[in-house]
Amino acid sequence: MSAYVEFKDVKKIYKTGEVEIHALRDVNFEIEKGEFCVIVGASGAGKTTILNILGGMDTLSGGSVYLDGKEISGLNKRQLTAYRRYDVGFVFQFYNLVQNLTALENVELAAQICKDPLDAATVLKQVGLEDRMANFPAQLSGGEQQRVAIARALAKNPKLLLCDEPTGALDYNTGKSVLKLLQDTCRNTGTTVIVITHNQALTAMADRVITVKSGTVEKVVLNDNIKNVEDLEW
Ligand SMILES: Nc1ncnc2c1ncn2[C@@H]1O[C@H](COP(=O)(O)OP(=O)(O)OP(=O)(O)O)[C@@H](O)[C@H]1O
Repeated sequence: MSAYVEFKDVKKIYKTGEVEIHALRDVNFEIEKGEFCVIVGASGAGKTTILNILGGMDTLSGGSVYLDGKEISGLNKRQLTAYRRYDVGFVFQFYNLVQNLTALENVELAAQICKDPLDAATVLKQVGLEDRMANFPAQLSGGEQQRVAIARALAKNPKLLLCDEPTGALDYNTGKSVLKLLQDTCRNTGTTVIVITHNQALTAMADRVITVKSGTVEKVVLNDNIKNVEDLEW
């Protein structure tokens, strides 16, 4: 049986005028369903390019990408829109909430465009925001806003939760509590969670660590000594 997520010989070339930038050269990796996976690497290594391809936001120059048996790299524009809508939840460094909607309305808005959404209030409760549902983003702390963004992504009931530096804008302790939420979500709901980061310390909490360097996968490590988020230090 093939893996839940699979990158096979994936290449990405950006052309700017005469110049070609090989952002990804033959990237190969697999991720199993329900795993907490960290993709780590230095700036410019190709992490965001991988995430954008996996999220259906960018196309590839060669190779193939599969999710749950479906070839993402074979989808046309309209199919990619549906894929982004139904199959993938996104969490970014900056929370991208709609400022004039409450926490609850932000989550409901995302749920409206999905086939089989979860109840917005229930998901907000799950992320610990039952008392803050009626607040606007400006009335919430950074950590709380990121929780709303996570709830918004989870309400879609996605196959994959893709997180790009989800703690990048948060202080140390708040960042840890958001990471704990992501780890708990993975464990409790079976959602496959992929976190992109330059922070090497986060690798200790992952089931699978994919290290990217200069547009290729340097190594893939399955972690048999997973640490609690509380015990991570950086
Ligand atoms: N739209 C683009 N056009 C041209 N070059 C690009 C584009 N996007 C990325 N690149 C280049 O591709 C390479 C990989 O970039 P990518 O953003 O994937 O790295 P990264 O590991 O996510 O880095 P960071 O941690 O700094 O975000 C870099 O050399 C980058 O300059």
